[in-house]
Amino acid sequence: MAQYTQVELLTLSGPEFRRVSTAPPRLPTEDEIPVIDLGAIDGDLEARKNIAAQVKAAAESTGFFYIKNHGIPEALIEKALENAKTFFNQTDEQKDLVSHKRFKHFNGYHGVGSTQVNKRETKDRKETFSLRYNPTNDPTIDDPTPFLTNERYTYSDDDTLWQGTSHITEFKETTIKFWQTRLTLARKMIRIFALALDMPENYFDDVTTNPGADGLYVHYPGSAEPVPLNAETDVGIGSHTDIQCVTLLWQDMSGGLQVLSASDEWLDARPIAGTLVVNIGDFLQRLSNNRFKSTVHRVYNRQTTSRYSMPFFLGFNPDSVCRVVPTCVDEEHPALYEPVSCGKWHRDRLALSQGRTIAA
Ligand SMILES: O=C(O)CCC(=O)C(=O)O
Ligand SMILES: [Fe+2]
Repeated sequence: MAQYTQVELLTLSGPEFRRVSTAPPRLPTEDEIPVIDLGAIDGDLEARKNIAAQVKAAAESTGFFYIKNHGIPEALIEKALENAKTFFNQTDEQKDLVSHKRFKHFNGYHGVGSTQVNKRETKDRKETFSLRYNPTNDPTIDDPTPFLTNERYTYSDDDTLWQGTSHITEFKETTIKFWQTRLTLARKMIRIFALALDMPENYFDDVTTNPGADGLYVHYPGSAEPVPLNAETDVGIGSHTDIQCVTLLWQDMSGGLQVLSASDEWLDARPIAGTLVVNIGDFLQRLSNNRFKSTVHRVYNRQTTSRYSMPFFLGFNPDSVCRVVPTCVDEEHPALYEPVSCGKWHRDRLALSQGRTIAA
């Protein structure tokens, strides 16, 4: 007999509970976390509609899938990974040159145990380096000045970030380039999601001109000794859902990412070389009137070796107000959510996950 427990999640409308099996994670079936080939994404509309049909099926079931032929050069990924390793290998004093405390907007370095994404679990045994959206780095923006001087926006000054890492060879250049290629890919994916919601593919274009877009390096240190799978140990990152629209995740070959299935069992979202993992965040679930799933996931690193991952989170423009997509509403499915400002939503959710109070 399957046994279940509950996982408690943070939401802006109070805690939410999901049922989860206590069984150890199992491998997913091919349909549960499919591998979707993006090789034809720059081809004709029919080819993209074909990709969108596969994405729709995945989005409505587990909410997670892999993408291959995604167009991000392996050499660039390798370079970014080397930079991440060099960064995390430094002393605490060196890493604190870019401490998140020096920035207003969650950029920079968070040390091991400084976050706890799930308050019912342990602290997160990971350290991260974050680069947030800056119009200066956006390849589609020729002149960032109007954004930087508009008081509606509060972009961080990244100078401190680059000064504090300038001793690492090509850190700035590689980190920005990798962020840019993922922004371009994420914009293509959001067009696929528009098609998957039976809307024109440019439906979200206007709200992704200067979107929330965070690129992270993450290091999950190894344990001193191998830890048995059922042992009580700190989570790498606790059970959570992602906040924004779409997450693109590169993970190394260590393993440890677990995803809650549609039947409430943990799935081992094992690394597949040459792929990225894609999942849906709470904001896209909201816009889709819960048709697309923002799925609970977590990471454990119970090996003696480090695990590295590099997620990228795409949201919408901070000053755009988004409502449930019209194709997701009919008489039987009235809109479950009011229109909401994307920026405020993101800020409040980040603050909640960091245990801060939320400004009105
Ligand atoms: O490191 C991973 O594999 C996943 C990280 C994650 O879920 C997150 O940062 O939201
Ligand atoms: Fe996540």
